[in-house]
Formats: sequence, C-alpha cells, structure tokens
Amino acid sequence: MSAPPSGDSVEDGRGDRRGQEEPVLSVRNLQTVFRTDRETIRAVDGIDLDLYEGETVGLVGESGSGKSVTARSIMGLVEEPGEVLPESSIRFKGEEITDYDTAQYQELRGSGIGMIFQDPLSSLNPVFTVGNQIREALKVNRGITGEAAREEAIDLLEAVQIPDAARRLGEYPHEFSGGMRQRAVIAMMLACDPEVLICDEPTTALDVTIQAQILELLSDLQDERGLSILFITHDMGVIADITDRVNVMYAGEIVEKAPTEELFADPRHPYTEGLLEAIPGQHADEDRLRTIEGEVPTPNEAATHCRFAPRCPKAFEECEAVHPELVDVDESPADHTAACLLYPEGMSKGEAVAHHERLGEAHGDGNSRPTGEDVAADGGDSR
Ligand SMILES: Nc1ncnc2c1ncn2[C@@H]1O[C@H](COP(=O)(O)OP(=O)(O)OP(=O)(O)O)[C@@H](O)[C@H]1O
Ligand code: NI
Repeated sequence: MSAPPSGDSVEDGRGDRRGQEEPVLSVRNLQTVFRTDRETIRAVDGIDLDLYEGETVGLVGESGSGKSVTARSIMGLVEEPGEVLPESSIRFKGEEITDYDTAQYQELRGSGIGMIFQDPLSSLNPVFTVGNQIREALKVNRGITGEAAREEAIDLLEAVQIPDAARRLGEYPHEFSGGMRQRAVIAMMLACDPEVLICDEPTTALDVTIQAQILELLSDLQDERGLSILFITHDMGVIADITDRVNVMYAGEIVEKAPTEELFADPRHPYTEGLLEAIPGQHADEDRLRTIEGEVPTPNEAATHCRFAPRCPKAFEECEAVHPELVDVDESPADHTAACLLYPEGMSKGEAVAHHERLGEAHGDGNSRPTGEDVAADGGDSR
C-alpha cells in the first residue's frame, strides 16, 4: 500500500515474485455473464488477476467496466440472472473456490476474504448496536464470547482509531458519521481476521479529508496484519496513493497491467492514457475536466475486436476486426502488459496484428478462452 513516489514495489523484490511464490488470490479466465431475455451481458469477460501476500493491487476503470462484478464473483455473491461460467478459475491460497457451496462461501467470507463496500450501511444492521454486531462477528467466526468478546471489540474499535471506543460500542450505526461508520465496518471485517481484503470504492462517498484518513488506516492495518488488498476504484488519484500494481479494466476486460509507478510514468494503452488525462488538476490551464468522450459499451457479444476502438484516438482499421490480447509492451520489463494492437513495441503494425491474431486463435477467441495454465504459460498475467 506504499505510495508510488516512494514506492518499494520493485526494489524490495516484489517484482520478482513470478514463479517463486504462490499468490494468495489467483483469478484465471474469469467470465461472469448476466443472461436476460434479449441478450447475454459479458460483464466480466475472461480476466486474470493475481494478488500476492501483503500487496495492494488496484482494479480501475470507468463506471460499468465490470469491477464490482469481479469482486462479487470472487466473494460468491453473484446473483440471478448472473452466472460465473464454469471455465473460470478462482484460487484462494491454492484452493479452487468457484465450486464452493453456500456454506463454504459463508465460511470464506467469515474468515478468509473480507469485503468493504462503498456504503457502510449496507454492511451494518440498523437495529443493533455497533458493539453487538462486532461481538456477533467474533462469536460466529472465531468463537469468542462474553467479556473476552467485549474486550476484543474495544481493541478492534481502537485499531480502527475510533475514539472513546468503550462508549461507542453501545451506539447504533446511525449515531456514527460516514467516516466513523466505514471504520466500524472495517473493525467488523477485522473481527473475522481475513487474509485478503477486497475494497470496492470504500471511500467514494466520503469527503476528501475523511477519504485520506481511511486510506491511511487501511495502509496501517495492512502493515500491521500483513493483509493483501484488492482495491477497486474509478479514481486514478487513489490508485496512485495506495496501490503497488494496477489492472485497468474496460468493458469486461483487463486492458493494461503494470506496477503503479510505471503505469503513471509510462501508460501504454490509449484507454489508460485517457484515464490519466482525466485526473483533475492534470491540466491547470483548463477549467473543464477532460474526460474520454463516449461511454463504456455494454459487452453483449463476444469480443472479436477492440471494445475501446470506437473511442480510441489511435484506432486503425484492424482494431475493428482483431481482438487484442494482453501482450508485453516491449522486451523489458516483463511485468507491463497491454491488450492493444499497437504492441509489442518493436513489431511493425502488420506483425503486431498477426501476433494478436495468432494468440487469439490459440486462445480460441470469441467462444471459450484459455485455461489458467495456458494463460500462465504465455504470460497472461503480468507477473
Ligand atoms: N444484476 C445485473 N443484471 C444485468 N446486468 C448486470 C447486473 N449487474 C451488473 N451488470 C452488468 O455488468 C456491468 C458491469 O457492472 P459493474 O457493477 O461491475 O461495474 P463497475 O465497474 O463496478 O462500475 P461502477 O464504477 O459504476 O461501480 C454493468 O454495466 C451491467 O451491464
Ligand atoms: Ni462498482
């Protein structure tokens, strides 16, 4: 969760983990669809993600790109008419979880993977006190009851820096401010002692100062507890502040992956370039916020082309006809990939297009996509 300017993601050896260490969370070819009478929406269309112990990985993209569906797929929270397709693989500490039943998912959410949403009230019950809810989480997930639970609950509120913890345990969620509510949710999540934390826009509804405090808190907790964090946001500024690596998502696909510092210094996908251009304050001389024109399309058919092409300032004819695969952007470094026909750099346009076509055929593009092993073998995930 270290800030990129003082970043230690490469120097401390995190950049060399590929092949040496198993990710705590590993997603391969995740496909989550919503079937309606009229169409099948491929909300998540074959993505790969790795999260290693103690790191913060960002998932960023505009509204509707599929970030929350990705999180809900991992947590086993996709509801009708949604479905995680059977080709998908999600492994937590090496174990496949996509075939878990309801009870197994409940246990996973109660101990292995915690999740924080944008609206803290969705995680809190209005009719019970905050202390009551934390004690319940301690009882159900860790078997702690009575005075021990009360003491642990106080410790947890103190850990999330809620002042006057003993007294506030007796208050109801509506008596907490927005920022304090999100802290209470974090405390409740910590009661489950998770290894992975998925944060879906946890600070979007908060004002800037409170947002910074919550991000700081998450960073501290990560250091203290060795948490691995998947952080979802549409805010590139937040990504810069807290992530070690970034995945950029567009219309159900991941279009660029890189260490955070590198992504900001040298973005390669035109979509990422557009997102960075749109950060407020990038263009002090302009009084209007730059955004990428147009909207994220609903991915309701197989990707046989680049879904960003209609909005892309660099699009050329083939972009409408060939599906770009994630490829290394250049020879070095190996952990920066983009799904764009402009890459790999060093190939002519024609060579690059042919390269993507070949990879697409190998992946059986358009219908089934690769299995985890295939993806790992050709560097589908960028570590
Ligand atoms: N219950 C549903 N039924 C049908 N389609 C859905 C459903 N939930 C999500 N989708 C589809 O999945 C797409 C991705 O949604 P998702 O919530 O993951 O986007 P997001 O990236 O989290 O956006 P935001 O930044 O607005 O939260 C939506 O545009 C929609 O087409
Ligand atoms: Ni979302």
